Amino acid sequence: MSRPREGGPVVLGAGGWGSALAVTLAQTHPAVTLWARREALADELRRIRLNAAYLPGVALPSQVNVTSDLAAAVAEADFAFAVVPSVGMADLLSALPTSLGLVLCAKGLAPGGQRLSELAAERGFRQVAVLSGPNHAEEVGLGLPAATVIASRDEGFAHRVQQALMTPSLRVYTSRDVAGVELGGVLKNVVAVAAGLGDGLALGDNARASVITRGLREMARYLGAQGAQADTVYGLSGLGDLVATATSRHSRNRAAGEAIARGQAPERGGQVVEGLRTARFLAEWAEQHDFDLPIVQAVAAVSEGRLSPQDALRNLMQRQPRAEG
Ligand SMILES: NC(=O)C1=CN([C@@H]2O[C@H](COP(=O)(O)OP(=O)(O)OC[C@H]3O[C@@H](n4cnc5c(N)ncnc54)[C@H](O)[C@@H]3O)[C@@H](O)[C@H]2O)C=CC1
Ligand SMILES: O=C(CO)COP(=O)(O)O
Repeated sequence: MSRPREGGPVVLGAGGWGSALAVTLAQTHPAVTLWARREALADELRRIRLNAAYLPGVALPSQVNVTSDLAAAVAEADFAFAVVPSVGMADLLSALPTSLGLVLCAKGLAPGGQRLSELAAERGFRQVAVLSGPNHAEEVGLGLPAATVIASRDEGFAHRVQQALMTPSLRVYTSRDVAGVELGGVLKNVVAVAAGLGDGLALGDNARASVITRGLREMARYLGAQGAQADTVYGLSGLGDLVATATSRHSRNRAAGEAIARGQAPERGGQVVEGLRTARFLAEWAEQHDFDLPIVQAVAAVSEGRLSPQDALRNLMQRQPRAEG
């Protein structure tokens, strides 16, 4: 059972996903704390009750208390949702007590390509879970139905988080496969960039379906190599999130691919595009381990400007003929 706390659930990071999680938690808790790194953003959220920059169109209910004081936000918490972009996760962890239970919500890797849950364990956090699934903040924030997965080796912790996050519109499953759930969310972003590249080149629906399917196969091979369970990639955090991201008008990763193919800048409105950074880490790993990740490697080469989207497509289409598998 969750230890009852005066302050209620705590969300660290006031971007789109942190805000949507705070709104979701407010459906079932009388008080939710939302921490924003910048006081200017915290002040704006308190005043207009709207995250205009990161989640426009979703009102922050009065139960959500916004602060930029990190120590105060976690002072009474037994666990917190960590929702800053992966590039900022190491700094956030350094500022938190290791007795705090952590629910890692970013879908990217730590510097050097380490999984965020490994980083947290290395830093001494004992209760660690990862949250992942087809969960566009724009839809979850509006209360549209969705499902998600919370994975932890500590089953009791996973159940506490499940209980805290479950609402009539968000169905939360648990899993013990931390690596599988975490890496599904990480890799699907790269495949979504590839799908976006295809969209930007107007390659059509068959091409997008082919990228999704071959991308899923690539994800399965990589997850297997990292010791994940074989079937996790076909769950919400793998196939589910891959379909959501590679086909959605909300996805920043898909849109980034589309923009690159059109010769435009990949980032929009300062929002995080995890897949580009992830592709570089994974392509480096593939190179070092002589491991075939053709779609990931193509996305890395295109995003670094080493290959044009058209040449990347040609290379993928002209790979050695093979059996499906
Ligand atoms: N937006 C979505 O639908 C979903 C996003 N995610 C993941 O959640 C993570 C956060 O994404 P979003 O909330 O969408 O980001 P966002 O792009 O909407 O906003 C990022 C927020 O983090 C803040 N920030 C940036 N660097 C920071 C740092 N070093 N420390 C503290 N705060 C920092 C920014 O000021 C901003 O408030 C990403 O890893 C993303 O892949 C996961 C599920 C859904
Ligand atoms: O992870 C997400 C939905 O599940 C959000 O994807 P984007 O970061 O591509 O917008």
